[in-house]
Amino acid sequence: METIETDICVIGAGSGGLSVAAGAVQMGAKVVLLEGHLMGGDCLNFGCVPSKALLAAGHKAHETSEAAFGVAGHDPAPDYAAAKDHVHSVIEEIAPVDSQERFEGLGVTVIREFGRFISESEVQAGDTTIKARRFVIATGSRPFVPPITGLDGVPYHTNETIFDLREKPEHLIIIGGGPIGMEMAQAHRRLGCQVTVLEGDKAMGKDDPDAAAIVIETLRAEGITIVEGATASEIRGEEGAITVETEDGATFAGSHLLVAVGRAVNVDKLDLEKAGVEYDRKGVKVGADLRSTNKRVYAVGDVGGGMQFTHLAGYHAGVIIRPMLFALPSKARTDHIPWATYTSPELAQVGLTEAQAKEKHGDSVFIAKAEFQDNDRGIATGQKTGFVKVMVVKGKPVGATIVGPHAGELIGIWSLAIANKLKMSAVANMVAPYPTLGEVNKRAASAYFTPKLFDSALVKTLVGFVQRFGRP
Ligand SMILES: Cc1cc2nc3c(=O)[nH]c(=O)nc-3n(C[C@H](O)[C@H](O)[C@H](O)COP(=O)(O)OP(=O)(O)OC[C@H]3O[C@@H](n4cnc5c(N)ncnc54)[C@H](O)[C@@H]3O)c2cc1C
Ligand SMILES: NC(=O)c1ccc[n+]([C@@H]2O[C@H](COP(=O)([O-])OP(=O)(O)OC[C@H]3O[C@@H](n4cnc5c(N)ncnc54)[C@H](O)[C@@H]3O)[C@@H](O)[C@H]2O)c1
Repeated sequence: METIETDICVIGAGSGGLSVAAGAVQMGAKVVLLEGHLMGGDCLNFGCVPSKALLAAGHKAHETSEAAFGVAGHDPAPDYAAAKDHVHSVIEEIAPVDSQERFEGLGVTVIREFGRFISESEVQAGDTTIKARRFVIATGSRPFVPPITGLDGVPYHTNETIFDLREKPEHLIIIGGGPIGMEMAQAHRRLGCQVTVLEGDKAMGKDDPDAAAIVIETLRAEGITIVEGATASEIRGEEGAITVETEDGATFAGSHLLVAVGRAVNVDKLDLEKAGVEYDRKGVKVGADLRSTNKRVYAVGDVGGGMQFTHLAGYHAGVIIRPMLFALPSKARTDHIPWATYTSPELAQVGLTEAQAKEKHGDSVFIAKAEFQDNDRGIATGQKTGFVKVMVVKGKPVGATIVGPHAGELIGIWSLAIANKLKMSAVANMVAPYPTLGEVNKRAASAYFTPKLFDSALVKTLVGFVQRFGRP
């Protein structure tokens, strides 16, 4: 038995925990980092990185197959196992950044064990007891496996196993039409699989419905069957022959099954009661300062009970470094946190959706919109589907939705504007190079001013006055 005394003990070496550990140690704190499974957590091993790598293979196959601009399309003959090789090579290339060696090189004490609280100020990890001034719970989440009749008797995949599957599914049934379900549906379809998505409610239900409709329509046009209002209630079958029955009695047959119905937070191994840390099904209960009911214990990332994104976990790390290292107050915001779903077209959101903005601000919301079909770069490259929609209150953006090419990149400007409380004029004043997709953002900003400039009697009177009486 060994006891280590440290300034900060971080539990979990995923996106959030690694960011806290790297930041704190490089600013002079003594840091112990615990990881019971894989360094890099979900994002690197089973989440963002493999899913985007698999989507890249799917997108490549799709582009190759499409005839366009006088260039013939070809059968891309996608090799599913080779696409998985690509996935694993991407993970391997990024892994050193999250590795034990790198963190030890920075001066972090890394212990490869699951941690659990044994008191309000001590955690046990294997044979080591860690006494710390501060603890950071960054234990993330895992796939939620619902209690659907028969599920435990059939072979099924989650995001933790699908990236290791090497035989191409003939027909992949996906339960859940959220971001995981939709990204995996398109990746698999474009790699030559039949795909059926069963969604109990609305597919991409957390997103703006107009934007989601464009993604859903595109995926359907590619041959993916998306059934909404289809709650899976019973599953039968065996390897290679799975049948899913939905609540209304309809049945869907496929060769493989992917369950993507949301996440369960990783709190069970932590013995949080011993630390006086309250939690519920959604995660550790924290205030805006990300502190739990035990003031020396913070929670960041997925386990914190809010949105679940890698960049949010990284942002949380920055928020708690201030009070932990410099005793400065700090609060987490959510209004400027963007997210993107990397289907083609991509769908990105920051701040309030149109419906949320109208509910919160009523008639004072102005919706400024621009379409990719009016964007010259979009026309030249055949990327004309989609739009930017900006929710504006008193001259400032409170939310933006983008569906279309590179939406995940294009949303950044609205995140910047909301984060810094910039006015629409800040975006309208920007000069974007011509012809870029990014001009669509400026056009949306201009759309806010257009009625004020072109439909205003006052402006017309003023211009008329200057023309008549102003200096030549
Ligand atoms: C398929 C998929 C695709 C995704 N795509 C994106 C995307 O494109 N963009 C995006 O922003 N987000 C994406 N996400 C979400 C993103 O992966 C998570 O939000 C992010 O990984 C959360 O980081 P975290 O640090 O909170 O937790 P994690 O990354 O899950 O890390 C938690 C770590 O804690 C460890 N741990 C758990 N309990 C203990 C314990 N008691 N002791 C020690 N260690 C412990 C775990 O082993 C794990 O390594 C995706 C998720 C999935 C599943
Ligand atoms: N691009 C990204 O940033 C990205 C990609 C993937 C995942 N993620 C993160 O991972 C989280 C989890 O993603 P997810 O897609 O698993 O969850 P989700 O909660 O977003 O979507 C799950 C869907 O499954 C449906 N569902 C639940 N039970 C069902 C049943 N029995 N039958 C049919 N449908 C059912 C729900 O109605 C819901 O629409 C996301 O919320 C996000 O935070 C992010």
